Amino acid sequence: MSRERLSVVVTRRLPEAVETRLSELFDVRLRDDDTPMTRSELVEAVQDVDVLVPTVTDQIDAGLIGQAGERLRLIANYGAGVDHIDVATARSRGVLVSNTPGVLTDDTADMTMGLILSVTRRLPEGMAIMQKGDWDGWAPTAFLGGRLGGRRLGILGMGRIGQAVARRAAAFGMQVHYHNRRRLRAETERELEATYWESLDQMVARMDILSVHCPSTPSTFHLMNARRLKLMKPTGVIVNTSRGEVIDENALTRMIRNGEIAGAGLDVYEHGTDVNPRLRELPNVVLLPHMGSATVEGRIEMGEKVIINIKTFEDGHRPPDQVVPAML
Ligand SMILES: NC(=O)C1=CN([C@@H]2O[C@H](COP(=O)(O)OP(=O)(O)OC[C@H]3O[C@@H](n4cnc5c(N)ncnc54)[C@H](O)[C@@H]3O)[C@@H](O)[C@H]2O)C=CC1
Ligand SMILES: O=C(O)C(=O)CO
Repeated sequence: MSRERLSVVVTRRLPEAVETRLSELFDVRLRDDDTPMTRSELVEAVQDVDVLVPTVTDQIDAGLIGQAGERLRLIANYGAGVDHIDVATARSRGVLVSNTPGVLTDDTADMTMGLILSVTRRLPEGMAIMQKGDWDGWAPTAFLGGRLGGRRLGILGMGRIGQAVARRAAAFGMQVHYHNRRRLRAETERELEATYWESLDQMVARMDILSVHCPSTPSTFHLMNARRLKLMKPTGVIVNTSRGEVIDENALTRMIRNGEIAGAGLDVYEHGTDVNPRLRELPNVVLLPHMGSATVEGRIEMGEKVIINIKTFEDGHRPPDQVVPAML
């Protein structure tokens, strides 16, 4: 006798191959248009469903989880970061949470290197001149940037993406330093040729480039606050492909305007799409629309992870990528 299929609701359009596979395996409700669900649509969505598949643009907070129907048992996030989900409340209600780590590590690390190069070698300025048709030929002193080789890169949050950035940076001849909640094993540290700093303040003060890779949690909120940003060298550059909330965006904007920090490369913002307009005016700041994991391959593999998490749960086991409050 065939068992009843799990009912699954997906909040955003996903790659076609992922939607097709989800439809084959589950009783799935897909989204018609590619806008985030409104709050009332989200509340409606969690009423009579076993599994919710949200993503970073949805607020799955205590209020929403509290309004969910009894049937909801799994929140299978499409994405690695889970700062938009109240994991503790979900757990207290017996709702499991899973995410999709690992498959977007290399893509996000590649984009981090792209941002580092864009800021230090002034790629957007060069592109703008070419687009305007204003280029009047090579000049010995035009568009000079800084060489990456030999520079000190400080990685804040040496997890999957931080370590992938460390490997790339080493290939560019950079000296890798890091601060992490926990020190890496000696073997991994040796393999990465990375120097550990117990004191974030001390590391920040000595780096040429600081790259942020810790998740957004209560303990990382404004970890790079005005006081710490002030510790950076005036020639220092900060890059963030993690979450905007880790940096005080207003303080960063002010300090770049004042010449206290040399530049920034940002993929994520403290207030989502509401980017500080002053940040947009700065020539030494490169801004991307949260596209760190945006490869065709990565987005399909994220979907495959979601499916494996749901399927494993359906088979009576814990999802392989289960997130519990103690991990955050
Ligand atoms: N821009 C984009 O498109 C993407 C952004 N992300 C973001 O990147 C974050 C990191 O992803 P992964 O490397 O896969 O996560 P991970 O869990 O492997 O690594 C995070 C690291 O940060 C460290 N950490 C946590 N709190 C800390 C603190 N207070 N101080 C110092 N270190 C701390 C952890 O110990 C861990 O080593 C995600 O949480 C997500 O927010 C992830 C994928 C794509
Ligand atoms: O997975 C995440 O956390 C993202 O930010 C989008 O890929």
